[in-house]
Amino acid sequence: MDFDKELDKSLKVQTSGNIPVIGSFEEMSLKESLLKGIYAYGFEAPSAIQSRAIAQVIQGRDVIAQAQSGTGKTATFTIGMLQVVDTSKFETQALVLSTTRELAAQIRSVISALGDYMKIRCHACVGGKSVGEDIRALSKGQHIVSGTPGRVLDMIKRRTLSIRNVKMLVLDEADELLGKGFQDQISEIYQYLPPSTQVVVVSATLPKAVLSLTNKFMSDPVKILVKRDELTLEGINQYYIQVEKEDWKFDTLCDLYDSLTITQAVIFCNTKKKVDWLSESLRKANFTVSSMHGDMQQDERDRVMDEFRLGNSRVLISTDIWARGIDVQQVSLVINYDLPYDKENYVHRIGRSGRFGRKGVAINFVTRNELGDLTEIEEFFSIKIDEMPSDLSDVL
Ligand SMILES: Nc1ncnc2c1ncn2[C@@H]1O[C@H](COP(=O)(O)OP(=O)(O)OP(=O)(O)O)[C@@H](O)[C@H]1O
Repeated sequence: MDFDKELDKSLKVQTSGNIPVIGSFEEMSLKESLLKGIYAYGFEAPSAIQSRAIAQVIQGRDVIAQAQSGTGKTATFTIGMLQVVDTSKFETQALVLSTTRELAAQIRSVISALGDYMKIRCHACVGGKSVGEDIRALSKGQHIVSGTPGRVLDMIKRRTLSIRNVKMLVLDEADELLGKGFQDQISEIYQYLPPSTQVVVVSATLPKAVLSLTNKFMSDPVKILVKRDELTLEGINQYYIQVEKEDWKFDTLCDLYDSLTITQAVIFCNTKKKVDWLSESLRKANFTVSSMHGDMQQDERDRVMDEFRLGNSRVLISTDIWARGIDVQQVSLVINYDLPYDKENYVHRIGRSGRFGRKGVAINFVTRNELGDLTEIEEFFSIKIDEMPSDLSDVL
C-alpha cells in the first residue's frame, strides 16, 4: 500500500496564505548529503506536512506546524534544520526542545540519522543524565542540541551551552511546552537566544489559547493547522468497553492479554501509583509486562525503552510520559485503562498506534460513571467511539 498517498488523501489542513505543496524531496533544493540521508533512512516521498512546511522552515519563516500524530512532524523540522545548519562551524545553530527525556533522545537519533552524510553533530541534553557528560559533549561543539527545558536552561546558565549562534528554536509538543509546567523555563530560554532566532512550533494539538500565546515570540508566522474534527486518524479504530465497576477493568485486561501481544501495546494509566499497581498485579497473575513512569531512575527508564523498541517486551504500562511523540512503529493497540484528564492527550495517546498510515486500535475502559467523560471526548473531537465487538480478533 502506498502510505503517503493514502495518508495525504485523508488529511485535511488549513494553511495561511498560499503555501506551495512540494511533492518530492528532490524538488526541495536540499543539500546532496541531506537528500542522501533522507533516502538512506527509507523515506521516498514527503508527507502532507513535510511537503508544505519544510520549504517554509528553510526560507527562514517562523512556522506553526500542526499535523495529526505519526504523520512525520519530526522529520519536517529536522530536514528544515539540517538544511540551514552550516556543518563547517562547530557551534550550536539549532535548538529543539521537547517534553520528555525519551522524546528528546528520539529526536536526537532522527537528526543524527538524517544528517549522517552531513556529519552532523547532535547532542541530547536531558535531565537524569550525567551533567559531566553533557559538559564534555557540548565542549566538543554540537551543531544541534535536542533537549528538555530544565537541563538545557541549566547548560545555558553554566555557559556550557553557547547559544550565541543559534538561528532556530523548535518547540516540539509546543502546546505542552507553553502550558503551565514548562512555560517559565521556555520563556527564560527564549530570552537568552539571539533576537533574530527563527521559531518553529510543532504539535498535533494547538488549542486557540496556545496559538494566541505564540504572538509573543513569533513574527508573522506561516500557519499550517488542522481543525479539531480532522485530528483523529481514520486508520485508528476506537472502541470502549464498559465495566460495572473499576475493579473489573483488571479482569477485562487479563482477558485481552493474548490479543495485546500480537504486536505491541501501550496501556495508559493516569498516575504513577496506578502504573505500579497495575503492572505488579499483572505480573502476580503471571503476565509479562513492562512499565515506565517519571519516578523511575533514568537508567531503568532507558532500559525499559530499549527493550520495548527492540520488541523484547510487548506490553508497556505507562503514564502520560508516553502520551506524546514516542514513535514505535510496531505499536498497534493502545488501551486507556483510565481516560486522560487532558482531552488533548486523548489523540496523542491513541496516536502511539497507527504510525504513518499503519492501522491501529484504541480501546477505552470505562465504568458507568466515566461514560460521560467518554462522551465529552467524542464531542470535543467530533468522533464516534463504538462499543467494542465481543471478538477482538475481528478488529485487530
Ligand atoms: N516521508 C516519510 N516517509 C516514510 N516514513 C516517514 C516519513 N516521514 C516520517 N516517517 C515515519 O513516520 C513515523 C512517524 O513520524 P514522526 O514521529 O515524525 O511523527 P509525528 O508527526 O512527529 O508524530 P507525533 O504527533 O506522535 O509526535 C516515523 O517512524 C517516521 O520515521
